[in-house]
Amino acid sequence: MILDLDIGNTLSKWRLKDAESSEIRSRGAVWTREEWRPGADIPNLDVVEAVRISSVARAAVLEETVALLRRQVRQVYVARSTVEALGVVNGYEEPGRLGVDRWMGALAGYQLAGGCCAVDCGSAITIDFVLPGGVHLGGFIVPGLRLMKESLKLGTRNVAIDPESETDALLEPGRRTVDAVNHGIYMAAVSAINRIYSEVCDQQGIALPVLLTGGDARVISRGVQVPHAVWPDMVYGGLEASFPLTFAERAGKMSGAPGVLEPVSLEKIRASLAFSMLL
Ligand SMILES: Nc1ncnc2c1ncn2[C@@H]1O[C@H](COP(=O)(O)OP(=O)(O)O)[C@@H](O)[C@H]1O
Ligand SMILES: CC(C)(COP(=O)(O)O)[C@@H](O)C(=O)NCCC(=O)O
Ligand SMILES: [K+]
Repeated sequence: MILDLDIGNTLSKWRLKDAESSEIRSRGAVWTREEWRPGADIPNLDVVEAVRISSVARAAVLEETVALLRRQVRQVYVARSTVEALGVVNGYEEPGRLGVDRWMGALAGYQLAGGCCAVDCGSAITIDFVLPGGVHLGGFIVPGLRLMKESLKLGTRNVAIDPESETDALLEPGRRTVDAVNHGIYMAAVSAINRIYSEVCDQQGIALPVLLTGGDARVISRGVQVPHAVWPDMVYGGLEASFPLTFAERAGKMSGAPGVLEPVSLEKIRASLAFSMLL
C-alpha cells in the first residue's frame, strides 16, 4: 500500500492506495496537530510500503511526522516547492516559499489540462495560474470560508454554509446574523475567484481551464460562474506525478482526475469583465 498524506493548516488528509491495482482503498482526515498518533491518526503502517507527503504545517510537525514514519516505512517521499518540475516553472521570486500544496495542485493541473487555473478552497483559498507553456504566474491568497467567519467573532463559527442550500438563496441579503455572515463570506469568496480568473485571463489573453479542490470546493463550485471541474484529489495528483510508484502512475494517470472542461471563450470572459466595470 501507498500512504498519501496532505497536511493542511486545518485538516490532515490521508488515503491508502493499492500499489498494484492503483485503487484507493481507504481515506480519512484528522485535525492537524502538533503530533501524530500512529494507530489513532494514521492507518496501520504494517501494510504501507511507501509514503508521499505534502505538508504546509510548521516544519517541526513535518519533521516529527517523517521521523515517525521512517521507523516503519522504507520509502518516504516529501514534496518540496522547487524552481521547476514536470515542465512547470515556479513563478515565485523565492520558489521554495510557494506553499507546497499549491505547487502540487499546479503540477497536477498542468499534467491534466496544460495551462490552468488551480483553486484550492481550504483554510485559505489559493488561486494559481499556469500558462500552456508551463509558466506558473504566481497566484492569490484569500482567507477561506471558515477563517473569514471566525475573524468576525460573531458567534456564528459553528454554523457552516449548508452545501445543499440553493445558490440563489446565498446571494440574498441575510435577515439574521448567521445568514448575513454566511452569505457575505460566500459572496466574498466566489466574487474574488470569478473576478481574479477574468482579470488574469484578460491580462494573459487566454481562457484557462479551471480546477477546484479543498474542503470547501463543492460549495464554492456552485458560485463559480465559469465552467470548471472539482477534483478533490488534486494535491494527491501532484504527489502521484512527482513520485510515480504504480504502473498507472508511471503511465501518467492521476486518481480521480476529472475530464477536462473546455473553458469559456476569451471574448465572453472579456465581455463579462467589461460589463462588471460598467455597472
Ligand atoms: N467535515 C469538515 N471538517 C472540517 N472542515 C470542513 C469539513 N467540510 C468542509 N470543511 C471546510 O474545509 C476547510 C478545510 O479544508 P482543507 O482543504 O482540508 O483545508 P486545509 O488544507 O487548509 O487543512 C475548513 O476550513 C472548512 O471550511
Ligand atoms: C497559503 C497556504 C496557507 C494555504 O494552505 P491551506 O489553506 O491549504 O492550509 C499555504 O499554501 C502556505 O502556507 N503557503 C506558503 C505561503 C505562500 O504560498 O506564499
Ligand atoms: K488552500
